[in-house]
Amino acid sequence: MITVQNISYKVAQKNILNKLSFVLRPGEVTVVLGQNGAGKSTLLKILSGEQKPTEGKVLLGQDDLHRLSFQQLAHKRAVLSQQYATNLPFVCEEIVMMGRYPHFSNKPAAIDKEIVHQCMEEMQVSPFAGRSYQTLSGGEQQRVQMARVLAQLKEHNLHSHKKVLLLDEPTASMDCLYQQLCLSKAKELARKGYTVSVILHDLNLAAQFADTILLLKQGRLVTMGSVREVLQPAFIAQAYDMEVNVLEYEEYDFPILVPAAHKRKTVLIRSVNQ
Ligand SMILES: Nc1ncnc2c1ncn2[C@@H]1O[C@H](COP(=O)(O)OP(=O)(O)OP(=O)(O)O)[C@@H](O)[C@H]1O
Repeated sequence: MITVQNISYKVAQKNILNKLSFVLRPGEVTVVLGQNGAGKSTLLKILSGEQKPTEGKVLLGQDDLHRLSFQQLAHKRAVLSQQYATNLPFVCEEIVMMGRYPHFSNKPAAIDKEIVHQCMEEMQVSPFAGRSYQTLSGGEQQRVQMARVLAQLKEHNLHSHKKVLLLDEPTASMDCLYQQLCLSKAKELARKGYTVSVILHDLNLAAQFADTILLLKQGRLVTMGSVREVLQPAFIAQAYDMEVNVLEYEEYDFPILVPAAHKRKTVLIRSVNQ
């Protein structure tokens, strides 16, 4: 569990995050939404320990997250950042093995190799094992990075409820099939007890995969709650300055959001014809 206590983050007098308090629960996928520049990546960097809040505190379990060593953090949380280097001079298998670095000192053991193999299979990147990472497409690179974070989290002596997975726009370059694969994997880990937080831009993927949604605007919390509590036209208008319609179909247990501007003017046409 991650407990965020009244955190703010300021750069050059600018408040990028403003007095945020919330809890990320094990067993749940918490999706962070908000327009460009809302502060989502900054928040994730603070939750990962990469950046320190200028005010407030983040607890990982009972521990102050920003007092944990890099090694301690590496065993408890894995992060897929928005900007990862695309020019790394490694083959894909080596990139995924990087996820195992916290688990061995000199040479990877047989179990590390087995885990790398398994995670590459899970993200369907095994055919790229010996390929130079630089030669992959954006979506393929993202899948390799996802395999790396999955490999990092595999550990037998730490309970899953103590582990955290943080993903910053993991599906941005993926096609629709791999978006589903990637977020299903995140959901599966949540169901095993992991605390999972994912930044997304696609409201419909959020509707499909989130247990909880945290909606930000200009570094402030607009609202946080279940999918149907948050994905309401009024909150979306407040956060994105955009009108949406929320559709419900009996066959689906999540809502579908469409831009209101593209609604056919059925009512108007009828009234014109009458
Ligand atoms: N070091 C910095 N100096 C100045 N401004 C910064 C710095 N870091 C972040 N910002 C600003 O803080 C705001 C939040 O940035 P952040 O990357 O967290 O946004 P985001 O919600 O992830 O956006 P996006 O959806 O575009 O990825 C942006 O306006 C950004 O320009």
